[in-house]
Amino acid sequence: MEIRTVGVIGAGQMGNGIAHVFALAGYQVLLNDISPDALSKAIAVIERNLDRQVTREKISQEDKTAAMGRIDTTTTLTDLGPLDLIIEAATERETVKTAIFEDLQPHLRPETILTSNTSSISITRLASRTDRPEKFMGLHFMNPVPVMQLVELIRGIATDEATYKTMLGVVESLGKTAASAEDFPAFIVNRILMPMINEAVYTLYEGVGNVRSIDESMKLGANHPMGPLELADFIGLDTCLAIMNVLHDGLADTKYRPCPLLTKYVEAGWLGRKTSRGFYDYRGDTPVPTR
Ligand SMILES: CC(=O)CC(=O)SCCNC(=O)CCNC(=O)[C@H](O)C(C)(C)COP(=O)(O)OP(=O)(O)OC[C@H]1O[C@@H](n2cnc3c(N)ncnc32)[C@H](O)[C@@H]1OP(=O)(O)O
Ligand SMILES: NC(=O)C1=CN([C@@H]2O[C@H](COP(=O)(O)OP(=O)(O)OC[C@H]3O[C@@H](n4cnc5c(N)ncnc54)[C@H](OP(=O)(O)O)[C@@H]3O)[C@@H](O)[C@H]2O)C=CC1
Repeated sequence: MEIRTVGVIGAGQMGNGIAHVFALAGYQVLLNDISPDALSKAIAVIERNLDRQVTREKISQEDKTAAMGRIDTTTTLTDLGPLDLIIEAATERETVKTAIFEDLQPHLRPETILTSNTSSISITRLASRTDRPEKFMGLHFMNPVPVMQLVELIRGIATDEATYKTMLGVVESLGKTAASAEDFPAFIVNRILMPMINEAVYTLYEGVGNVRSIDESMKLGANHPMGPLELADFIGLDTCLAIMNVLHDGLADTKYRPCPLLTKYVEAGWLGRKTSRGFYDYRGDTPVPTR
């Protein structure tokens, strides 16, 4: 099946990045969120990130103008009904994702492919709640989407070969590289990355290091581009906690126990960069560690 039109649900940091790369690759994009505010913020972020690519001579001014012209927004989910491909990138909560697919389903064409950008939740389970498990896949982009090369492709137990091949072609058309992962909790990248981040929070919780020394150690000692706590703030602490809970519940092993300090930050509403406070406080000119 040829994909030309794409609906992106959830206009947070991942949704805006996904809309950005699809529009730049020539797809017509309709971006949906429950909040009109989130949609206008997303358009402003996309414009800023495209400008950055123009300044760095990665794309031309004409490419930018054409990409912006290919993105429309809507707060009405059912407007996405006639599109070829749906990418759900709403909050990492299974009930939210299931409700979105249930609401959208009666308005879809039979051939439309459904995907989720979930970081951790079972694709088979999400697919089983739809009328087309064979046309359902995990399409997992990395943050920041315009920069990161990898997209994980996750087949549910019922996903058919035609859907997989179509999505492989879509990933290639974006200039990105696909990696296939089996449908087990958190797939490949987050199965490995998130326990490391959780361990960094334990290292802080147990007083082995402070925020700055933990991040400096991993940047200078292991050549990571960001320290684990800085990266956790960048991903969103609510998302990190949600992924740890999926690992803990899904694999039933105490080694995935979310650190109580991570839970405390989320309970405080200190979710990282998106709320201007997490392991660092971003409200001033430079980030200040909170511990
Ligand atoms: C949770 C999940 O489910 C899965 C995940 O996504 S896990 C998270 C995965 N992501 C990571 O691990 C990111 C780790 N961090 C990094 O790789 C780097 O810090 C970074 C790429 C984010 C920034 O790199 P940096 O060197 O500090 O910044 P900077 O020099 O400004 O940017 C590097 C490049 O990215 C571009 N860039 C950075 N952010 C961008 C954005 N949001 N949009 C577009 N371009 C962006 C810059 O323009 C620059 O491009 P060029 O090299 O082509 O000139
Ligand atoms: N952050 C990351 O690094 C990565 C995240 N992901 C995954 O991508 C998804 C989105 O994450 P991210 O962008 O970081 O999260 P954000 O919190 O930045 O954005 C989520 C957006 O979805 C909106 N939303 C919530 N419910 C609905 C709904 N019913 N319909 C439409 N929009 C809705 C939220 O609105 P409101 O704020 O009003 O609730 C918010 O604007 C998650 O599944 C996450 O696990 C995947 C790769 C990397």
